[in-house]
Amino acid sequence: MSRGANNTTNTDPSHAKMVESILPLLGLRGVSPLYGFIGSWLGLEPSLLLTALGMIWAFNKLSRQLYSYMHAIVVQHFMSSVHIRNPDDIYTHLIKWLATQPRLVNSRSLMAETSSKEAWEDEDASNVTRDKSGFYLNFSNQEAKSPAQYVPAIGLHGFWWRGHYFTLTRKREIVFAEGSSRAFREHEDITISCFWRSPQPIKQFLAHIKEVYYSNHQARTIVKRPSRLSNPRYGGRGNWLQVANRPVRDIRTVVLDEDQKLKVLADINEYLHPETPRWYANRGIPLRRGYLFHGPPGTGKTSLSFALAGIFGLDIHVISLLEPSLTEEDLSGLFASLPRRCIVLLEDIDTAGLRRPPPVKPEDDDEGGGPAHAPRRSPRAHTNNNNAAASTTNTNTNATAPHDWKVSDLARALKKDDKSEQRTGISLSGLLNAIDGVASHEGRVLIMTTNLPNQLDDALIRPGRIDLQVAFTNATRDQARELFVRMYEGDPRPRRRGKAATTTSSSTTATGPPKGGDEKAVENGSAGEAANVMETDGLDIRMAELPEVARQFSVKVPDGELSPAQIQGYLLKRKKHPRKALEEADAWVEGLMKQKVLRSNVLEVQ
Ligand SMILES: Nc1ncnc2c1ncn2[C@@H]1O[C@H](COP(=O)(O)OP(=O)(O)OP(=O)(O)O)[C@@H](O)[C@H]1O
Repeated sequence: MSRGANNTTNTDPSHAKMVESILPLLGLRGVSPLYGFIGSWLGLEPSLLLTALGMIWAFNKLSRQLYSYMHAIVVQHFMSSVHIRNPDDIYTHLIKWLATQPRLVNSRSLMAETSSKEAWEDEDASNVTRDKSGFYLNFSNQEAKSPAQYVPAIGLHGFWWRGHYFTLTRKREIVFAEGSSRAFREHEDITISCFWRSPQPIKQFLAHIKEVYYSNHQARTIVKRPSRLSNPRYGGRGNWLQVANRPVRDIRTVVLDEDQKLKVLADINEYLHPETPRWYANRGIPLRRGYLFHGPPGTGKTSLSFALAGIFGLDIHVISLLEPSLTEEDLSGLFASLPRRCIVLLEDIDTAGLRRPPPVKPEDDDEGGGPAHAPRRSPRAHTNNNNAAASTTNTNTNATAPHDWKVSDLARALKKDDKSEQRTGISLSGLLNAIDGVASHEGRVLIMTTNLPNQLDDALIRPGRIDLQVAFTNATRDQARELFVRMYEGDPRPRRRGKAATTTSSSTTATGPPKGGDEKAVENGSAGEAANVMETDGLDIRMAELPEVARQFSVKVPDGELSPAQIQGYLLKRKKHPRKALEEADAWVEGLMKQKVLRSNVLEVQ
């Protein structure tokens, strides 16, 4: 007998018949033969199978609901969370920390990132190869050699830290950026949670990663610029983005009149003192301090700003008012989101076009006049205006020409265009509002630099906005001597010496690759020479001679004619050769003076 026939005997025929008679009533007449077939083939009542499947489905549904209910209770009563938004600093700290903890975040879903080194990061000289001649350094395949770094990908991850289990959820969302850019942008958000009724373990964890980050960044100056991402909280751009992290500039390397330097240092030191806010508050004075560094190009204005940031351990926030997409709203948002103590650097403020515009002539004013501080003109707008003006003049002089009305119409149209452009960008009043309006940030140090102090609007530099002016001048003879000594004196830091580069050459000459003199002596194995190297530090003079050579050099430099940047540039080209620098100084100075007279940009002697 067939298997099917055998199985049919195992089913309850009365029950099967009952189901088969119900199916036509339910309109499932065609199903009853199938029902009978399945029953006989499986050897059991199909309704039992259906019941079992239904129970599994119901159990699954129930357990899922129970799980989400329990999860909600656990999250609500036993878990804490902290959200971190990009581009907040903590986000950067966390991602950097996670990248260094491959074992901790034991996830199978990772995001690989290229880990490029920053310009100022220490490198092991032994990892740098040279070309076949052994003369030139070669950095080919540099990126290929650096290992990728891995961070948790978008999604849910878990990790243990100091006895606590944390979950990390990384999310990405697309948001519409309000403000000047008005575009869709990506935002990332990380949520860290832990099984604890208070967020204390998360706070400790975040404090730890912050500490780790800054322990690696001591003696560094962090430079920030406005981020292109908008911050919805401020309805526009209010975020700062770290763009550089460079070694602190030693204030001694900025050659400046010592009294001026000390005056600025003492002033900022007093201003940053923790008791100063109360003193200011008691007298109703806004807690702000502004400095104007003015002088010719290359005289150390930016250098001093960085040195001050290094001394006081402050971050530098650099704003360029010429950035076309920066609006007044953005500027207010940026000032509002500054940290408690920091330096805000507004460079070359004279070029930002913030002067008050001349009063508008009634005939020019199609829209019935403007505000006292009309918005600034962008350089393009200015050109347009000049063109427009030129066109208008043309129109007047050729009043009889048959198609003049078209030219003047065009000029007027351009002018209108120009006026609509004026409404973008930063106006003087917008800047003044941002730096010391009622809602403006207090506690920051504001430094403005300019080459042309006399072209600045009085309102911008009035006391209260600018509290101290520091004049920078071309180098005096004494300063030239100091620059010379600083260039050639020994390196104060212990020299990090890697093993010799992978390819070496015996054909190294005096003009060859930059090798420290002590390295040469070690190669030659001569103790006498090593001692000599100590005396010369690889220079073409002995260290003891340096002050006298510097003095002789300074005599050749005309007082107050050359900028420190020019002197530095000349000496840099003779990095190991102070004697040569002294010998060639006359020709160099003569060339520069000639260049000045001819108003040429071409250097004869460099
Ligand atoms: N007083 C100085 N002491 C030491 N180095 C200086 C000094 N002035 C200029 N330099 C050097 O010249 C270069 C340019 O200097 P810096 O950018 O500070 O000049 P600046 O006055 O800000 O110029 P600009 O007005 O063109 O912005 C830097 O490399 C700096 O090291």
